[in-house]
Amino acid sequence: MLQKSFVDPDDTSYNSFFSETHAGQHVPRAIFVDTDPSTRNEILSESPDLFHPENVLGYKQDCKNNFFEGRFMASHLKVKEDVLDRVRLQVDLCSNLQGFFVFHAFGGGTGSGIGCEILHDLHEAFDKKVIFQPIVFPSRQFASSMVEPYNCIFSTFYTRDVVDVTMMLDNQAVYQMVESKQCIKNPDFHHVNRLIAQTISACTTSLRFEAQLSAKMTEIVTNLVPSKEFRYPVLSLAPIRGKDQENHETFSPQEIVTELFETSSVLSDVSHLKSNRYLAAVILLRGNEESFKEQGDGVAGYPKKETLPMEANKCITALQTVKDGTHRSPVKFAPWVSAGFKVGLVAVPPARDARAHSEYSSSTLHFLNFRKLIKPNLQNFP
Ligand SMILES: Nc1nc2c(ncn2[C@@H]2O[C@H](COP(=O)(O)OP(=O)(O)OP(=O)(O)O)[C@@H](O)[C@H]2O)c(=O)[nH]1
Repeated sequence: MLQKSFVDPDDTSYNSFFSETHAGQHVPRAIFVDTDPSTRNEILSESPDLFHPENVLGYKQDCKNNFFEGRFMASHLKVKEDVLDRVRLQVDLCSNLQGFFVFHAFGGGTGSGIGCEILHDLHEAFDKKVIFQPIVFPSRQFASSMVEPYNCIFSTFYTRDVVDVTMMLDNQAVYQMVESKQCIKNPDFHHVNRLIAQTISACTTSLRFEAQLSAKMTEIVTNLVPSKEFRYPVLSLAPIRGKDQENHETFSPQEIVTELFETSSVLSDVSHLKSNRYLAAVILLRGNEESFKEQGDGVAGYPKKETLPMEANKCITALQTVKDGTHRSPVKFAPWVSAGFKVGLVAVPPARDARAHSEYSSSTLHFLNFRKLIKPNLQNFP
């Protein structure tokens, strides 16, 4: 439970994702939905005081891994109405709503079918707001059922006009990152979800903290999505290191940016990355460990605002080096892409979690428009 006593009065970063009650408790502006009743019970038993119980919706049975069963259930069980009611209540508590993050998996029936119906309603009700859609795409090795690719194709098609940015994630790539970079044997969803959460949270740093270079949701869309057809970026995260390695390495913006463009840093299974051309990239950097240690006497252990750990120019130089291939083979961009990349800078390092097996000295995220992956599938539809 986030009580008022834990929150610094000068720190307003919580307000973006938490609403404060009269009792001083901070309640997440989040709504969970699963047709399987066990998920609701699990969330409420693990975090009994954190989430509003009515924002965690559960029903009688799952959607049998079937996209069309999910769509049917969305109307039959009135899931759409329930979710929209809760969303409207949350929106009323917001003072400056920018948009929505809709997390779902495309492999199962609930995530694909019900997720798709909810997205259509959200788009209709809040058509001026940005919708970011982080998706767990099915992966070859970790699929839980044979029909996952079909559900994925259907939901990709049915959500193509209602979402602003679809962030592609896949469990296979993230498992491999956890195993190879964090040196954790037999990782589970807990480890995978931590990396995914870290990546997605980088998109919202400008909303939560005072940014040196701002990259708000609308700015990310403007710089990344030339048309709705090209709104499927892949995400990458760097540097990721195991607990044993982290004290032996330091990272400059140059090294972080270079690592971001390596296939092993991408949270999707993209084996042909080198043969593709990038259409756009957004790079979001957060504060580094050095300034955190030396000058970190600011609010709640964060560095003072005036001691900036990052320099925008270094990032731009790093990007140019990556493009020119000064040290290695160049990363190929479309010919019309010049140096005009969107860069977001926030001088607040990621929070450290005592439970985590690995910690990061800084976290970065970028998007690459990766057209070959999705476009052929969409062309199969009329
Ligand atoms: N990264 C990640 N992937 C998950 C998690 N839980 C499930 N998945 C993946 O999401 C996909 C669908 O998962 P399910 O939860 O079985 O499906 P559902 O959306 O609930 O649909 P139904 O079971 O048909 O109601 C599968 O590919 C899973 O591997 C999780 O906690 N993290």
